Amino acid sequence: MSFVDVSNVWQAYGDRSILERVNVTVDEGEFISIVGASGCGKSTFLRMLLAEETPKKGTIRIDGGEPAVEPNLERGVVFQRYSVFPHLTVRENLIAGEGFKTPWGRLFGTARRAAVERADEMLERIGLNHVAEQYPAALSGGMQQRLAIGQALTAKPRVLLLDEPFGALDPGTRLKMHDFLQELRAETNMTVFMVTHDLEEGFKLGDRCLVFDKPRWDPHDPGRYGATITYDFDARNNGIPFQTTKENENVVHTATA
Ligand SMILES: Nc1ncnc2c1ncn2[C@@H]1O[C@H](COP(=O)(O)OP(=O)(O)OP(=O)(O)O)[C@@H](O)[C@H]1O
Repeated sequence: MSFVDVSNVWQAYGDRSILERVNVTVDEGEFISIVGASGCGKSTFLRMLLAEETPKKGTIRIDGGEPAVEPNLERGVVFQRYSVFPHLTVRENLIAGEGFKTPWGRLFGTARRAAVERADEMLERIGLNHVAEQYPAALSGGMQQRLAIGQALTAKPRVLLLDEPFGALDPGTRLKMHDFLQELRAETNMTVFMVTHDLEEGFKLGDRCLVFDKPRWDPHDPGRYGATITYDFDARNNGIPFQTTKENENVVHTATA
């Protein structure tokens, strides 16, 4: 059985269809890149994987379990804009990530000491130990984003969701972040879903690259149909062989179909 199983998922806001007939299965440890036109529902798909939203139809199962109904720490998330706490130091940001596991949101005594130790290991890992006592505002964009990834990883999530994580970074820092993410992957068996607008990045980092698009389009009512996965590229071998399963299933070539 697949680790992530998305079965016939539909999502709509009011009478606007956003996603329709989304089907995909993912093995544990796979890195899935997601690309598609702006507004086609990529972040909505991530929010459903995070269980922040429930699909209108269909099911999403992770590790064969019940349909995800609540966000939990098995799923870490990093957004394009740094999602760290500005009023906490770099080290406290990592410790706070662990505090969410407790009902009161804080750690005390032995638990806190252990969390500090783990935070320091993570700081070493993400190369931020020299700025542990500083506040995020004092860090560069790349450093803040490494902190955000470190924070998402402290809870050791089995699924990491990245929503354009490197979109706000300059090209050099972006390349360093690619190396960093690839190192992290080599060390863990995390399953990663990453939304990106950069196809090259999607193919470079992903094992597969999913394309979201609207195969059906009504020019008189743009909200009538939702997007779905129109291509599922195997990206492991530099994208060759190219497209696989979805082409015949979902690509509809006429405007009225
Ligand atoms: N909570 C909501 N209520 C109503 N409409 C929403 C909501 N969330 C998203 N939308 C709309 O759904 C559509 C899909 O949004 P989404 O953010 O998932 O697209 P996206 O593919 O991630 O876009 P981008 O690439 O620009 O980030 C957009 O038109 C957006 O305005």
